[in-house]
Amino acid sequence: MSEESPNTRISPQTQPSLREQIADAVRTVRETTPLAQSFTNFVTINLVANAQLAAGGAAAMSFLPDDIIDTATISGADYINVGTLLPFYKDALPQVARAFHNTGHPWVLDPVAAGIGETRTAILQSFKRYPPTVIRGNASEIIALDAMWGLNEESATATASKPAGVESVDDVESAIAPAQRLAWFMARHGANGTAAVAVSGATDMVTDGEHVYRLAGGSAMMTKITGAGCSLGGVTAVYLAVAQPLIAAIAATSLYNTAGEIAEKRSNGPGSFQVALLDALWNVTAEEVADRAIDMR
Ligand SMILES: Nc1ncnc2c1ncn2[C@@H]1O[C@H](COP(=O)(O)OP(=O)(O)O)[C@@H](O)[C@H]1O
Ligand SMILES: Cc1ncsc1CCOP(=O)(O)O
Ligand SMILES: [Mg+2]
Repeated sequence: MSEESPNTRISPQTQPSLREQIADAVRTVRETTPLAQSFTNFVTINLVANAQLAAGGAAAMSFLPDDIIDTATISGADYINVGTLLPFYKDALPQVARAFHNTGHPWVLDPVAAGIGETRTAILQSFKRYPPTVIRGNASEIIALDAMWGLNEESATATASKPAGVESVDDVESAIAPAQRLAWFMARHGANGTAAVAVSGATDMVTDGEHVYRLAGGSAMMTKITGAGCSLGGVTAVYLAVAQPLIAAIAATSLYNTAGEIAEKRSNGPGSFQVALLDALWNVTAEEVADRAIDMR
């Protein structure tokens, strides 16, 4: 992480609106139980649904385009995760993204393992035409997606480092410029005129394309269970059902950082950590989530 300058830290006094919006998002989710539908991978689908419920939202998983497009009318936002693929996804996912684009339906993309495989690349490239509202991924995935969408005009031949499967091999700082380019592109070409990209890691980063917010915390144990990142994406979609993309991404990231710290103290290995993480998502207060240090530049 880069050196921190104390005057760039946001205190509750200097930025009441950001903190109020974060706390508001947490409370609104718990009061209104918004549905966020998911088209997600088979490995972590159960944790995604349980985390969405623990955060205060509602879950519905589907893989059939007409089912998803119909359900989107009652779903506040959707979540698409490309972790595990089947052949029909190559047609189904662009069809779903196009329908969301045409109706202005907000959605979160988790570009799991971006850069690996022709099918995944074709699917992720198709989303450039029908961009998501929020992208949440680890650093390698964000770097790969930026290269795939050809957004770096200074380097037309940009090549991304190959991700090590679903894990990141890059640090969050190296994904900042790619994340900003993606957020700018999504805000300009997406259906909603506003967008955010969240990059996860030891210190997470969220950007709307202009400002960069660094959010420290969480637990290294989150990398020792499968689905911490996927479920964060699903919970981001729950927040996107009630909040603007930047607030949704910051609130979900802060919720995970808070819950991860609590879960680490209350667990004794990966099994109990996953259970403790769900309990903490349920029990943390809106103030605990909103009062965390945020470094904005
Ligand atoms: N070293 C770490 N220390 C603290 N929290 C971490 C660490 N690595 C990842 N996290 C947290 O774990 C969650 C998932 O992030 P990450 O592991 O980067 O996603 P993915 O599983 O998609 O690779 C995020 O909430 C992130 O903040
Ligand atoms: C292991 C695995 N394989 C395909 S998807 C997946 C889950 C990835 O989950 P996360 O990115 O949240 O660690
Ligand atoms: Mg992931």
